[in-house]
Amino acid sequence: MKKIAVFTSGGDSPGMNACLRAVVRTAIFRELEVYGVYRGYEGMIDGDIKRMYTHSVSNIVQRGGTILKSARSKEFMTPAGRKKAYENLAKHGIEGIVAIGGDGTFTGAKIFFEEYGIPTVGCPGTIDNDIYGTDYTIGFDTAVNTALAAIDKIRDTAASHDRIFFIEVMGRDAGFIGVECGIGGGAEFVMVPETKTDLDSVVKDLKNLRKTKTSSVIVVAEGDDAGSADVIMEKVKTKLNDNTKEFKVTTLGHIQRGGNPTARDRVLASRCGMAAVDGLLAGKQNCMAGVTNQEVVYTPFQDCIGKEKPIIPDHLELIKVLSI
Ligand SMILES: Nc1ncnc2c1ncn2[C@@H]1O[C@H](COP(=O)(O)OP(=O)(O)O)[C@@H](O)[C@H]1O
Ligand SMILES: O=P(O)(O)OC[C@H]1O[C@](O)(COP(=O)(O)O)[C@@H](O)[C@@H]1O
Repeated sequence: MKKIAVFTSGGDSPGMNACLRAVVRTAIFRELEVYGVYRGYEGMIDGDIKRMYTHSVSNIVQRGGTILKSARSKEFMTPAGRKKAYENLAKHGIEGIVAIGGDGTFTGAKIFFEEYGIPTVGCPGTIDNDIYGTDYTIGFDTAVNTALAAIDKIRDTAASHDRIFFIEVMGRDAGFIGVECGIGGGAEFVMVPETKTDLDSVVKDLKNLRKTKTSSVIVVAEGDDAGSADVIMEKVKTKLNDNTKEFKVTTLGHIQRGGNPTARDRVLASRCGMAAVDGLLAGKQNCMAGVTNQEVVYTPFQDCIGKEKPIIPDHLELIKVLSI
């Protein structure tokens, strides 16, 4: 193998740049030519592909976002789009691919590999942590810490004004951010997509808590089955029927996706990036390089996207016990 390509795709996540740096530098160290594909699968289809050098990734290890940019590509979901992508890669003589992204990116990579056979290894780049085959995904730790910093600030107002705050964190289909923010932020309740939210029982517990507490923080993952934080707040307010209480909603949104990656995310990103290139050289394909129990492991894309990664049940119990 002499030439490989790398791209970032799906939602950006803090640490993608550190991962990209590791891919480029490892490839050059191993005497490969490395090409960057801009805007994920969109750039692959448009032929937006440029050679990368050591200096191309200078001074990015600490930066959020992705210098290669990212996109969600509808065209890549069509056979015609993927054919164009293949032709552009073939033009550059690309023999291996590193795909940095989430489960959607790996779904696309798996289909592309099955159609065109270019060996591909993924790196788990998403704040949601919803990928089987790695304990954590690149960006998760930063997102949680960013959300926690915001929750800490909101707590000041919640406590000073005796308010009940509903704080919405990211996680379209996954509650990992919600759960870790709930534990770290001392939330009274956490609502996540993985578990059925029973608002009657929340209201009952909230009434009991009112005997000992004057304010509350409730963390809602955006994909919760009971609705958005706004919707849940209105329902709880009506059910609780306590005019002495003020209810507020804060949606943290994209601040969770930006910013300088934490040390944990930089190290994870660097390890996965190097492992992806070394994996390609060792003949790995159609799989992701992740870190489980401190070790680099390669997991077939099929399992990364197909197998469930459950939230740790102890964590939910922890929130319940510590909220009294
Ligand atoms: N079933 C699919 N077939 C082909 N490409 C796909 C498929 N699912 C996702 N992709 C590609 O992967 C991109 C990134 O996926 P997305 O779900 O948006 O983000 P993430 O990788 O962060 O989960 C999509 O925009 C699309 O181009
Ligand atoms: O920025 P967008 O495109 O609105 O996407 C928002 C989604 O992206 C995420 O931040 C990350 O999801 P992906 O990694 O699957 O892209 C979700 O938590 C959130 O729902």
